[in-house]
Amino acid sequence: MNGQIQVVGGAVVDSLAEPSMLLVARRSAPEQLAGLWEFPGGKVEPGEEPEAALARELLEELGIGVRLGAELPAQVPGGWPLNHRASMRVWFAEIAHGEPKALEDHDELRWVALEDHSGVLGLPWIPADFPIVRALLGAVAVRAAGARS
Ligand SMILES: Nc1nc2c([nH]c(=O)n2[C@H]2C[C@H](O)[C@@H](COP(=O)(O)OP(=O)(O)OP(=O)(O)O)O2)c(=O)[nH]1
Repeated sequence: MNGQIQVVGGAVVDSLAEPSMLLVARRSAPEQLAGLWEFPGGKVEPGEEPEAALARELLEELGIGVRLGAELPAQVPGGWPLNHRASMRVWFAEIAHGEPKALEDHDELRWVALEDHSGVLGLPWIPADFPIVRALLGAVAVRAAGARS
């Protein structure tokens, strides 16, 4: 991790096998991020595995248990750079139990259609998330095209 803060995020979809909807979350704090959309998740704690940290964060923030799917590969091993101090690894996930609610850190949750690229990219995401969102939409589109052929 090279002293970097490791953040993990969930690309929570309606179905890992056939993803068509993505659950996005609007931050309520801190002030400079409030109102911006993100992948629910948070920081990995010392000694914690990233996948376990993601499951913990999604339970704390949304009240859901998840099944994790593939990681959305980033160009560098530590994950997608967020700023000079932090990187984020992102995994696909589907809900195994619970109904998502904005319990902590968010004031709104929304399911967005993954085929509506302009709608998804039109949300005011945390700026560092845009390359991740674009890669996610691309990965889902490639997969859907593969399933059709
Ligand atoms: N969860 C999440 N954090 C993101 C995203 N994009 C992005 O730049 N970040 C930044 C915001 C924060 O500076 C940091 C994650 O911190 P956090 O506040 O969610 O972490 P946490 O839940 O563990 O909270 P805390 O222990 O610091 O209170 O990463 C994203 O898509 N999801």
